[in-house]
Amino acid sequence: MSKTVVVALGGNAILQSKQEGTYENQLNNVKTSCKFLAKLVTEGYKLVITHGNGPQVGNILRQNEEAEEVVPPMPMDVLNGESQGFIGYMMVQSLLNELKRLGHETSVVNLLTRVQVSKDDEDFKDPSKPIGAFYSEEEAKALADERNWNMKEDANRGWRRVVPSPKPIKILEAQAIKDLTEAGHIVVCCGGGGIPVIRKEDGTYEGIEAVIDKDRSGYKLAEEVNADIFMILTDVDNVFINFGKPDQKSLEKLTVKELESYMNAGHFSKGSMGPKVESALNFAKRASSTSIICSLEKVDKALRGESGTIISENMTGGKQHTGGIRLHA
Ligand SMILES: Nc1ncnc2c1ncn2[C@@H]1O[C@H](COP(=O)(O)OP(=O)(O)O)[C@@H](O)[C@H]1O
Ligand SMILES: NC(=O)OP(=O)(O)O
Repeated sequence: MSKTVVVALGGNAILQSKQEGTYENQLNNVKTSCKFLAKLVTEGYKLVITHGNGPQVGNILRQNEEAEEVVPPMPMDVLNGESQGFIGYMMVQSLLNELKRLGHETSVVNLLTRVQVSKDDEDFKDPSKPIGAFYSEEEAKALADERNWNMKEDANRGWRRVVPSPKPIKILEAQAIKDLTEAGHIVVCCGGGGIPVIRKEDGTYEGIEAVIDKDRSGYKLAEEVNADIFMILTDVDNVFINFGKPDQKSLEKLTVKELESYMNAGHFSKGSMGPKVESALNFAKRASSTSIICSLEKVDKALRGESGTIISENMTGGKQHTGGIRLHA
């Protein structure tokens, strides 16, 4: 039986910090991403895709705020839904077009997904999710004063607005995702980590203003669909220790215990690599489960064990990628 891979694609793969964020920019980036993802389908993997929305939801929020005198602004849960629609549409169409070009006919669907969170999550008090554009420290301080934005430094790349990012508790559309995956559809879901909702005492749900981390929801998704491999695709080839310092070192193949010790030593920052490592570790702790953090461009090499940071309970360790792990479809 073919292996199921859950892929979590970074919001930065859809809009890079130096780009303007035009429709053309984002569509071209999605098309490029889909060229890489299509390879997994043609190699025989069952694919479930989730994606980030940090740059996009930040821009939509800004649009809403800038136009508030002429069009009533919508709350952030609705904006997350908007971003799932727009990115999901681009992904479905681009992936289908690429697969058609490769002579591979299949179905790709985008599922609007709600994810339950707790209104008491600690992140509502100390927000950690960077969204929107990057600013200099000076600009960030001015924006914090003028607009009352919460601004934080984002992994030595500049300053960004931050919003609460509660931990995902439950994917409410999980059964539909499983049914679609088992029926052979490629499913794009939990976009932007999912639309954050809280459960009320009477069992009904309502939206809450936040942006969930898509790597954390990606882990929940990988668990729900009983995936074999959970891949976090980002813009660096590997996870590093001492990141950004002269003695930075890339991590290649390692066990849960080894990566956990680096995490506990504080090597991975809260709004970027931290949630990726945490989610990859959670998944790799399961029996016969492998997590990979790698760059989008090297997704197929990583599945051959030749690139990326690969985490598994029964990894033998070692510095070099030798291709010795069995991740074939
Ligand atoms: N220890 C680390 N190893 C590798 N990258 C790191 C580390 N700490 C922070 N980063 C930063 O994390 C970024 C990826 O996180 P993020 O921007 O949230 O990704 P994405 O949008 O792709 O999900 C990298 O571009 C890198 O700058
Ligand atoms: N929602 C989310 O995690 O987005 P990014 O991957 O763009 O940060």
